[in-house]
Amino acid sequence: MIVPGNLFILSAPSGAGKSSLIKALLKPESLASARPMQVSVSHTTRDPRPGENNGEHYHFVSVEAFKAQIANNAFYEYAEVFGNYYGTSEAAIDAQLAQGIDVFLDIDWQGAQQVRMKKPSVTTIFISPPSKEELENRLRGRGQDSEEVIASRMEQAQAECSHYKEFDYIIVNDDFDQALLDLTTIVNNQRLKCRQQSIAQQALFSKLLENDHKKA
Ligand SMILES: Nc1ncnc2c1ncn2[C@@H]1O[C@H](COP(=O)(O)OP(=O)(O)OP(=O)(O)O)[C@@H](O)[C@H]1O
Ligand SMILES: Nc1nc2c(ncn2[C@@H]2O[C@H](COP(=O)(O)O)[C@@H](O)[C@H]2O)c(=O)[nH]1
Repeated sequence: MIVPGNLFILSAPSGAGKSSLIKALLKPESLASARPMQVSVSHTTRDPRPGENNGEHYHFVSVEAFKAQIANNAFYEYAEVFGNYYGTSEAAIDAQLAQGIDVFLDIDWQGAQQVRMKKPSVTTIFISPPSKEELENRLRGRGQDSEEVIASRMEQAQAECSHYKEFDYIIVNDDFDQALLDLTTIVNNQRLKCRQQSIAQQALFSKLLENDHKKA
């Protein structure tokens, strides 16, 4: 019997480091268990950035196509972020979880609120920058955005941070290795829960109980 995968949400102000942390987490040496893990590929109406590929980083779609999917109830959640639509496909997530794959959603606080309502067992993690100044340094250091976009991301960061109390866990991404260790600990903690293991270890436990019964 397949143990359904765990669903995780990572939210953070843009530039706090969530993509870097997820990338590092997905390296095989990061996690003790061999359980498969994937990052959900969202749909977005924003234009691809240099180096981004359709279907890999996002499914890049028109506003019309996005709205048609909203009308078809195709999204687990969706939101408008920085003037563009972003959404998570319900069918894709359900298929991954049913195959026993742990799924990570890199979504904003609005999406996190919607998923929590639909799936209370979701594990939600907020990644915080160590300071406003450091967040701005990281956005500049990435060399990806104009000054205008950086100012808008800094403004949006305040809205994102005001929701930190809604999350199960907070990781302050100051030292990267420590933040990765914290993230790995949260994922492993979820995987080791009794509810998860009782299905996976059914054969072991039925044998243990059988022996006890014979001795009694
Ligand atoms: N702990 C850290 N110390 C210093 N720099 C970091 C740290 N974590 C990430 N960075 C750097 O900060 C920048 C922003 O990181 P990243 O792109 O992962 O952020 P993000 O939260 O995924 O942003 P977005 O939501 O816009 O995609 C990158 O240049 C990354 O290398
Ligand atoms: N609610 C959702 N938010 C999403 C989704 N995919 C990404 N995002 C968030 O958007 C911003 C901007 O991302 P960028 O890649 O354009 O810089 C960031 O905070 C993401 O977490 C989604 O499917 N739903």
